[in-house]
Amino acid sequence: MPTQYALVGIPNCGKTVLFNGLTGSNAKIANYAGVTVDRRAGKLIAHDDIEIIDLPGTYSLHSTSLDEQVTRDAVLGKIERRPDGIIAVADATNLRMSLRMILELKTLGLPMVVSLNMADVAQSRGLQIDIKTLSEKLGVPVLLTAAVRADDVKAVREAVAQMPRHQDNQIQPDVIFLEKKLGQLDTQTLYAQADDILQAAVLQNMALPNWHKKLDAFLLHPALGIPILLTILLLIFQAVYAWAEPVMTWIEEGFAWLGAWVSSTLPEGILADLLVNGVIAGVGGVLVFLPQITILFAFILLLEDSGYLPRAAFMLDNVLAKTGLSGRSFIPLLSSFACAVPAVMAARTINNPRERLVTIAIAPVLTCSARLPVYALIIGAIIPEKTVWGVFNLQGLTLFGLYLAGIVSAAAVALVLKWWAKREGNVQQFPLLMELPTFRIPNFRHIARSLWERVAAFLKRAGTIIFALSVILWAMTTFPAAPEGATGAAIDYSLAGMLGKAIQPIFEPLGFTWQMCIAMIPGMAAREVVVAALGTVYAVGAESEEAISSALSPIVASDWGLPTAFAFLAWYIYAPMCLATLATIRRETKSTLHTWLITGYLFVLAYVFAFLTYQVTKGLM
Ligand SMILES: Nc1nc2c(ncn2[C@@H]2O[C@H](COP(=O)(O)OP(=O)(O)OP(=O)(O)O)[C@@H](O)[C@H]2O)c(=O)[nH]1
Ligand SMILES: [Mg+2]
Repeated sequence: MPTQYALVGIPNCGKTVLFNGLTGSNAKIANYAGVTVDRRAGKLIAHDDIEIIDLPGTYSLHSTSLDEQVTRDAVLGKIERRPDGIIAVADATNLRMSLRMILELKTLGLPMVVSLNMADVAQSRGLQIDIKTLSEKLGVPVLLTAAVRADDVKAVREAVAQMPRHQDNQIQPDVIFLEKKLGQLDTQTLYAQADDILQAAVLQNMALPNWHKKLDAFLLHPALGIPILLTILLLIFQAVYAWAEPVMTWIEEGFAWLGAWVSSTLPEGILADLLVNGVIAGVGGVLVFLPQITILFAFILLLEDSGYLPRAAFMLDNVLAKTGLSGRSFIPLLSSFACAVPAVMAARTINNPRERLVTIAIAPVLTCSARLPVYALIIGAIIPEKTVWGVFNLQGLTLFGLYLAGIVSAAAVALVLKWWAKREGNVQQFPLLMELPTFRIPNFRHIARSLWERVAAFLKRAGTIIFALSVILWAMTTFPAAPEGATGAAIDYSLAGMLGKAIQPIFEPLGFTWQMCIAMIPGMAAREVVVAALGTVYAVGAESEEAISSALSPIVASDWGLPTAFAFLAWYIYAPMCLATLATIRRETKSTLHTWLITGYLFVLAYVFAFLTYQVTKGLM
């Protein structure tokens, strides 16, 4: 059995950075509390028999939210067996809280080393600390570290390798006894002990630099704060359009060239058709959006690592309170702009059950990155590329509007749920208590690494699931072949053609074509697949011989018409068609009823809004 050591400490002190360094993993890191919400294990580099466990941050083992519960249960040995030792991570820029936590951890009676982290930041702000005294007072070895420096991680690794190993006949203490011991701890006494230690070990306190105070005064300004936040978001969408454009053109031309090359090299027939209309049209259709997704992720990562996000949560606390939520929901909700799956998991940090459930319910309405290709395709096809009011790119503005539509809808749903809960007398609201992390220059190595990881994940999806679904769809659109002497297009006689036409009546009132109906089915695996699927369906059905490869937009522009295109956008603001999200909601809420209710309301909203959009736009034209 491997020896297990658990990383424990207050939120945002660098546990996961250390975990990644110790084990060579790539777990998510960001500059706010509540990033890690689940237990994660990895093998210590160069020591195969030692397992390191990363845990959610917590200020105390008296847990109040689900993520803190994970940490408490893990160290008490309620999840698996008890760890054989603790690597306590302390934040040098937040010593009092960290020490209190370490004193509490000592109650567990496990072997322990302390990594006093964020040393680089603390030192640059003038902190001087006597490590030897600190270590003596705490009665455990203390290492001064900056988890972002490889040498420091190595020092921790060596210290960890010195800790006692697991022995199979080790006696496990009684959990009830430990819980009782923890319950007897008195917070005031712990703080008093921590203060005594600080008195002895801190030679000079740190001070926040002037620029930090000025930056905070500006970004948290009572009147300017929210306009600044909106400006930052608007600039991001502008960048998504303006900077991605040239690269997208290259990719598009590259795939067009590839398609033409395959068509001219291979003999005309089934193989060439599969490659050009199935694979190149499908995979190329999605890959075109890689630059936009990369830019969006880069900005999200930058914001995450800077320390700005919790400040946004703080400013929006009042606004969110009106909808029955609080600033606590902000970060989970923000994660849903990348993907609803981690967002639903991040809701674990919310301790009020109703607030948590509402957050989970509205997370899928916020625009995830997989919807970006769908939006971008339609915007590219129907919104002219021009500059309005001198500075704004109209396409970027439309995209911003769609994101805004998601946000407003989410708020409206939360409001309705608040009204509902109020009728049942079930609304309790608590003021937000949260610690604002200090601003830090983002760590560009981390950002580059995380960005690459996400880009690689997108590429991998294009190469696996999107590839496979494109091939399957191609087969469905090609077979069975048209009978001798058929008059219609060959695709009309295919399996996909028949299926699409069978489903279409349901979506007729929304103006959807049967090709769209077909494309939405594989789109359930991942939303961006719908674009790949449209590429394949239209490529196979193309009248002309030449490959259309990734140039979907002209088809959308000519074939759909404005009402249909707008209705499809409206549909995708809500569309619950992401199996991964629904599965996560089921797992996190542990309720089939809630999962069905959430799916149902999303479906109804999608249908109603797409219907209204289609009918109104048609009426106006
Ligand atoms: N400058 C500096 N930054 C650090 C150091 N350790 C971590 N960070 C940064 O601190 C932030 C928090 O790091 P995480 O590893 O996510 O913190 P965590 O303790 O796992 O946080 P939770 O999972 O939310 O409890 C990130 O922005 C890191 O880049 C350090 O030693 N020096
Ligand atoms: Mg973490």
